[in-house]
Amino acid sequence: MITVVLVAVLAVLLTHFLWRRKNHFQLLARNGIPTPKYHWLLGHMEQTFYSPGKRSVVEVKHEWLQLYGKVCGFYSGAIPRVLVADLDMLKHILVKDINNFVNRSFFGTDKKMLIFLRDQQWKDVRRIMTPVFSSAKMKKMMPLMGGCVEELMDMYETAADSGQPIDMMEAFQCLTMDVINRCAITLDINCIKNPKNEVLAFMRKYVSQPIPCIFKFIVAFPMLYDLIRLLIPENKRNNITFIEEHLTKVVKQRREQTQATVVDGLQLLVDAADANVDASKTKLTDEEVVDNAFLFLLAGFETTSTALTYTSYLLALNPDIQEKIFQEVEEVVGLERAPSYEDLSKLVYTEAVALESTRMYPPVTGFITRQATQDWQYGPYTIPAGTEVEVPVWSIHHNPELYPQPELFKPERFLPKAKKDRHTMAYLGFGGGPRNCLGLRFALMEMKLVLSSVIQRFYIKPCSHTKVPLTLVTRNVFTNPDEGVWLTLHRRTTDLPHHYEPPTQVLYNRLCQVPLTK
Ligand code: HEM
Repeated sequence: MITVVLVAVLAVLLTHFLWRRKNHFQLLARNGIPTPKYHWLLGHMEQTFYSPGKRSVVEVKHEWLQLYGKVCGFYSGAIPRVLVADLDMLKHILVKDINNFVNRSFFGTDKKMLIFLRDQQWKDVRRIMTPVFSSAKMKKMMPLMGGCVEELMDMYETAADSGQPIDMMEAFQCLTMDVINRCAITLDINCIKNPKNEVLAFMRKYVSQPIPCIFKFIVAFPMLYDLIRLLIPENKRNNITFIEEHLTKVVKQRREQTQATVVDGLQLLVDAADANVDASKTKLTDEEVVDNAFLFLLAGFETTSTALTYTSYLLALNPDIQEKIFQEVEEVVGLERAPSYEDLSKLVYTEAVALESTRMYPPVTGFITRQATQDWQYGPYTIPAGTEVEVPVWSIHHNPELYPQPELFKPERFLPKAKKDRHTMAYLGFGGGPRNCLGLRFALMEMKLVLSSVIQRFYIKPCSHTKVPLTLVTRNVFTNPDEGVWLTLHRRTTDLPHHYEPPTQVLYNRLCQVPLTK
């Protein structure tokens, strides 16, 4: 008898769950937002999470936008999401109506990093962290950054002299890890000289892992999130014990320094934790200090190294553009010294190269998201409260209406006049609005310094190991070249005559096939 009752209760519960889910999967359609066909239990989870050998998630979303128009919904498990490629609508979401869209999407984590924080907590911590990248602080960081770039140049000289190809991704990862450690937490871990450094090894592994299965389970069944949090601690879910222990030691050492000699990002966080503030002001906890020190490393490492890797690849295939950078560097900096902080703002063409490269290959593709706090209406669409908006950055950057021949590398698109004539939401490599990338100016400074220093001294060339076109992979929120990018460097002074070599027709045709990601 008990068994019969139990089975009956289960059957009723299951029927109720399925009925509710069916109803839930009509939410977006009811609000005027078209959705592709979905799985009755998992929504569009299969198509929108990375699995080896499956179609790229970026490609899937790009195709949906072509089929359904500039606003298209899907269900990330049970969570409704809307891709918005309409630039005016995006301007409202990211800028004008930010109060309704202040939070990013659900990440299934309790970590207190700025990127995950919500509402007032986000505002408070963003205010604390913003001065890290003020002009005065960045000027002070310049010698530290310059030192790392010089070490990279030494390594490149050795490689150029040996004629060996270099995996640009690996080399830039060492550089950006050194730069962010020296600039944000004043620690010299010297990855360029020791690429086996364990912090670097951890970060490489961390950023290249696909989104964990447990997260997929949580988005499929969000009602079980609290239970999962209880059963599996955060560190087990995300595997970050090593870096937390490392950074906890760094914070402890910083506090033990009797005289504060540095005013870096870490010090701003520690001060915000140690200050005697009244209740109206934010006081960070030690956990928040460590989490956000980790965020500096995470955000400063993968994004910039990937952007520099793509740029080197594009430059190797476009020697005429290398020559234009060279001319600019020769004019602004000369050939006898390294670029200074003041020089960088005058490297207008070099900056256009960095922006055009991040237009063609945005390193961060799945991260510009905002969750609606309340129902929000725009034209025929209503974004229901709780729904996540995702900015399809790849599709916007490859829209021929915004960028004619989007598959071609044309830095002129980002010279000041051309930029001014375009919609402000047409370029979103660093996101948009008040919640955009905090490190934007730092990243561009680093990219310009590296590009000008490399081109001042070397020619970048493709070699037999260079894969053209690149295969890209999107395992999580980052999109990377799948198997690194191998190129050769040649000293300008000795190896090659100083002249422009146009790409061969074969190379040019292959370059035009900019692939969508794997
Ligand atoms: C080429 C390099 C970089 C790219 C392409 C990039 C891209 C992005 C993007 C797309 C976002 C999301 C913005 C949005 O939602 O509107 C973001 C957020 C963020 N980035 Fe970057 N980023 C880069 C470098 C950096 C660096 C060097 C740092 C700092 C060390 C940094 C720190 C952050 C932080 C803290 C956020 C979160 C901001 C918030 O939630 O308030 N990024 N970045």
